[in-house]
Amino acid sequence: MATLARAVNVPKSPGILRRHCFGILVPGALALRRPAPAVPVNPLPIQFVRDDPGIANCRRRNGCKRITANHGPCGCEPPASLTELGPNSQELGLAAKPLDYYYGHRDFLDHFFFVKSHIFKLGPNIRPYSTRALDQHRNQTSATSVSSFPRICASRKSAPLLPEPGVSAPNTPVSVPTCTRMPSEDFDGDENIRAQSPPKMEYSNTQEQQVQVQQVQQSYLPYYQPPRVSNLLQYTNRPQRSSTSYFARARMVSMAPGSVNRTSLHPHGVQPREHTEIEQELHDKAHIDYDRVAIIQHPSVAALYEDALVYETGTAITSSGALTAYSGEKTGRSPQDKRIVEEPGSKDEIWWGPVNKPMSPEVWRINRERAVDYLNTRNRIYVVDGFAGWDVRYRINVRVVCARAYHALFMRNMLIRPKPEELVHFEPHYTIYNAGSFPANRFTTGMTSSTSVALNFAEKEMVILGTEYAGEMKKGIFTVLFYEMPVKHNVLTLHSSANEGKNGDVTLFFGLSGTGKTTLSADPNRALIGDDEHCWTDTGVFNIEGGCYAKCVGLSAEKEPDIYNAIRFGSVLENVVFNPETREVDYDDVTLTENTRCAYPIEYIPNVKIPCISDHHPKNLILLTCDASGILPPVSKLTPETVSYHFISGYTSKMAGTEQGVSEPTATFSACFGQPFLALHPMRYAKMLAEKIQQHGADAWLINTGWTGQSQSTGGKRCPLKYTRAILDAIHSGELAQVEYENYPIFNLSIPKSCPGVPEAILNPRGVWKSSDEDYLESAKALAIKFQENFKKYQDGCTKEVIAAGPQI
Ligand SMILES: Nc1ncnc2c1ncn2[C@@H]1O[C@H](COP(=O)(O)OP(=O)(O)O)[C@@H](O)[C@H]1O
Ligand SMILES: C=C(OP(=O)(O)O)C(=O)O
Repeated sequence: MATLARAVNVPKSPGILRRHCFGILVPGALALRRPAPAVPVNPLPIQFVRDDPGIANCRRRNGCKRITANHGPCGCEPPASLTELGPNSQELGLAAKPLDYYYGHRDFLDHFFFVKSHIFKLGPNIRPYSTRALDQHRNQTSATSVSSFPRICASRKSAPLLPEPGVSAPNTPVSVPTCTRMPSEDFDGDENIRAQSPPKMEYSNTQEQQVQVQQVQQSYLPYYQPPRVSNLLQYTNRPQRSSTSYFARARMVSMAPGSVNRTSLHPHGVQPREHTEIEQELHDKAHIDYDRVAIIQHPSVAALYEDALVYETGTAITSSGALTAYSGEKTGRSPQDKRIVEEPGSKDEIWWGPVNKPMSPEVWRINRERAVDYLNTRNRIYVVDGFAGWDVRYRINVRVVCARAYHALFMRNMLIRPKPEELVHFEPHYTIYNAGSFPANRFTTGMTSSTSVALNFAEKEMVILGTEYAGEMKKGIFTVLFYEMPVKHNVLTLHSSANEGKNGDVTLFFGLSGTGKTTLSADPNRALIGDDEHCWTDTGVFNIEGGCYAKCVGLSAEKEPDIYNAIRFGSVLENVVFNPETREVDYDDVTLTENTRCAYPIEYIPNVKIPCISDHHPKNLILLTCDASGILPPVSKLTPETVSYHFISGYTSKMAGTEQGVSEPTATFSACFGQPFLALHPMRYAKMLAEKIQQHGADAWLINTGWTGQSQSTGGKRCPLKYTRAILDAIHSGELAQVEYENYPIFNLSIPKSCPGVPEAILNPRGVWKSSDEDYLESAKALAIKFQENFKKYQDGCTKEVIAAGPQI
């Protein structure tokens, strides 16, 4: 009998059914069962009722209903005698080991009942009981009260009795006589519907037991009706409050597997099942109510499309087959609301300040609980497992638990997708609880808004409240790697894209959001390694992600064919505007946000390098800046010192939309071109980079993909993409290294006098400056001063050569 329940495929807990089923009151337990046909027997009075406060407490706390030797309402003893279970009940025997639960699938529990390790076959005199009534009772009585039960039960006196196994079913379907529970109550909404099929009996126990079980199974058969599509249609079309016979209902609910439209059906279908490892883990670690909430694990793309379309406002399929989703009010990251939990393990490492604001463990607990509470109110939540990091030596197992199909598909695209066998027994190192549709409590101490993006390095968890912008998850994991890689592995994490030439030469493109990492790394002549997040190890470079997250503003097939063509089935568009009839996306429409995006699996880019890893050290480092002042040259060649200077400075413009509240390009110094994601002090990364450059001798370039001719606000133009591409081609072909260079005054930069495919005039910003020389000089000096002011906070940690590599006025 070792795993009796397992053998018959009984779920560990019946809570899945609890709002929708009838229960049976038995000593110390609530067993669930379905309504069964009435049989012509005289109902006997309820004989044994004992409310077990343990059940109520346990359920109220966290939905836990398991009974183990030391868990839950384990005080309940097996009934003193079989008469307590009613005439004709029989004890079948003992389970070989104590069953850790005694709830089960309702069909099974029509006939069996477990208390600890004792297994009983039920007699006829156990009155089916509404779990709702039981809840009601619990609310009315705190202590054990036998007397009130009959009263409540009387209100349910119409509930049919369980037929004694072996009693043949009536020939004609019998309606539940005066039952007031309508389908909408029993099977409300879209969940918690289970088949009414007989239990599968696969005992491997004694012959006697097998015979008994077969008898039970036989007695069941007359009640079972195979599914018919017409019944489902009938059901879905009929008014919610019409009365329905038991048999009709039985057929209706058994329809789930035949339908792909799960609008009103439980997504798990109809087969009774055990709790999966994932469900168990979520239950144990986070009190996710695995019986009430359908936990959809590793959903397919198609399933996520269906759910997003059915349940999420603003989702649609675009003409190219992508799913487009709306992220609500927040259409960019919320850096002001990012917090790191202050805990002893990481406290001394973290770069505390405006980027990493501390959160107390107490506030963390409150927010986490709030997120879990929210997830527990959902009908369904999604679990997506994936890896961060293509190098198996360093990869991190990430689990995403979220309420929106859009978020699940986003992270399915952005994480490295495990092979099916890697998903079996997947053990997450980090877990994201995304309850972004639900706000944080603004009045919790330390909270300044209703948005919270919090990371806890001790618990290895991330909790998101009050923002549905999917980019928070990807950048949250990035921060994890900015912490874990240098601290634990001496590996350098970089906000950069990467690609590889045919002869294995690797280029890294560093840059803050909107500077061109994604656009420029998608190059038809080079294999893409990754578009945004990388690590530089002792053997080469690896991508952290399994997907790309491209900006879509102004996207066209002509300018960016690879990205344009990657927007197809499986890709997730965010906040784009589309024609409701043709479903064509208008990439120029920024009504919802400038930060329109698309997340797609990396293999959607034609010449991608899978696995996204190179065992070559980078040959070229490109520091991308998007200078809105029009002062920095389109390309400059950097010395190791100027690389350090500009890497630490991270001068660029924040582009509109990527961060909440930024509505036009805004000059900023973002250390390491990724300040919002850094966990440690920027100098730690800068030192590691300097060492690597010294060790591997990479060439380095500063490329301005921003404005030229004038500032953005005074009529300058963004450097045409074709020129930036031509500069990159010349770098990769080696031609740019061969041309003549001149000094670019004030900024101390070495700029080429010519570049194949680029008009010479634009190479020196002074030459194309549209207004006066004085105006140019004033603008250049103003920018240089900003550099110097910003660098003051880092100069203590730098050599004098690095300091001297910056602008000099
Ligand atoms: N010269 C240029 N170089 C790179 N990108 C440019 C250039 N001019 C305009 N762009 C636009 O700027 C945006 C850069 O975004 P993206 O490549 O996603 O940046 P990142 O990956 O760094 O966040 C794209 O929308 C691209 O079309
Ligand atoms: C997603 C982001 O980064 P990027 O624009 O570099 O893709 C972001 O900064 O939110």
